[in-house]
Amino acid sequence: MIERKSDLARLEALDCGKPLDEAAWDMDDVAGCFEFFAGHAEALDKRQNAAVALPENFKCHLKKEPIGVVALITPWNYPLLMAVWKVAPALAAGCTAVLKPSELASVTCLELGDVCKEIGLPSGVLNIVTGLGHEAGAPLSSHPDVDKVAFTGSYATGQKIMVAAAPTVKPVTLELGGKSPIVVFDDVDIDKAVEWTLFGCFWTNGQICSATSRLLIHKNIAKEFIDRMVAWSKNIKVSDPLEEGCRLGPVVSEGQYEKIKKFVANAKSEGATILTGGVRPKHLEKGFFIEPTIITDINTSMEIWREEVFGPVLCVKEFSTEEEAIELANDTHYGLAGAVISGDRERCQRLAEEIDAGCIWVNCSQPCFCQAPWGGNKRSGFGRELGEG
Ligand SMILES: NC(=O)c1ccc[n+]([C@@H]2O[C@H](COP(=O)([O-])OP(=O)(O)OC[C@H]3O[C@@H](n4cnc5c(N)ncnc54)[C@H](O)[C@@H]3O)[C@@H](O)[C@H]2O)c1
Ligand SMILES: C[N+](C)(C)CC=O
Repeated sequence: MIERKSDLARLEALDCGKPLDEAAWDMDDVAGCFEFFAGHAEALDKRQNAAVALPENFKCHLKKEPIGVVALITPWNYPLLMAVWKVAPALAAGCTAVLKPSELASVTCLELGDVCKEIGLPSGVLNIVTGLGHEAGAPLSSHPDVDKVAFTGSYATGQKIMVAAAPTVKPVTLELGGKSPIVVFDDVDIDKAVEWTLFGCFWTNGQICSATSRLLIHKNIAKEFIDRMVAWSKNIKVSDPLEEGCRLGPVVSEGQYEKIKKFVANAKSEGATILTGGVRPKHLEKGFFIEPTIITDINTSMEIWREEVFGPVLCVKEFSTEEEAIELANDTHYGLAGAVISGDRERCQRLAEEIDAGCIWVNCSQPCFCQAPWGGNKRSGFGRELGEG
């Protein structure tokens, strides 16, 4: 039997507080990420030439070497953080890098280039190439002088990158999309669980790879839970992000706006019920704004259950038993993340083992730290970023 060896991160919120309470975690901790990998560069130096234990009369030395020139291709969501997750470890390992940020959000990455220049990073060590995917990303993926491609983005582009890298047998790591489940049992504080559920799906408008966008709710509390979610969602302030109290701004582009609306329309035409949202808020005539959306009456063959929306859209299904919850949670080609909310720690442990995903949150959804590995299973990609290993 061949065992799959991939790091699984299991992250537990110890007091299950509120997601937006004074953040003890900071998803945009760019400086912390550089600091973390600077520490790793030292650790790497110490491991160089470490001796490996062998039978008497033999000696083996391990030499860690930088792979060479790495192409780092990144998406528009979290544009600076996703770049830093790649740039910092690449430089710490002694590689030179070509960063290709998304054409929709390149400016912060160019600023990063300026900062690196300012602090004296030698010229040519970090190179930043902006442009469209097929014009700037594709040539990097196939270029014979690029030794590795580290990519974060959609499943469709990930496939193209693997194909482009194949002729030169270039290693690739792929951080792709997801359709992650959040499983809520009937032994929870309903208000806290509702808040984590809405946060896990609607935070930054659902434009997060790991958004827990499929809610599996125990049937004993389903009605009350859904009613509270709908009431809460109607109160989420959607506005210009510069306005005081804004919780949801616009989605990134017209293309993304139209795509989300089409997902909602298709769900409706396939027989699902749009309980709330899915439309432009009445008070916002311009801009790519969408009300937070909750959809029920879903069956597992529907597009809305299977495909990543990358917008503020939550699908809801009920379950009766733990086995059924696990089966529904794993009913996806993706395997990036998952969450379980329950007062029973042993049950949480069982679900963390059984859900096939790179990261499982217990009694929370979305916190993410440099110290823990990050990456997906199945069509969410392969390879891990971050982590101590
Ligand atoms: N797993 C993760 O950690 C993670 C993190 C953030 C985003 N994502 C995923 O990213 C996607 C959203 O980002 P996006 O819309 O920018 O993704 P995308 O795949 O459209 O683009 C990502 C990057 O690839 C480039 N690109 C496009 N075509 C290319 C090609 N043929 N060859 C090389 N490069 C090409 C783009 O220019 C961009 O820089 C979602 O699917 C989301 O789940 C995953
Ligand atoms: C990787 N993460 C969770 C920070 C952002 C994903 O889109």
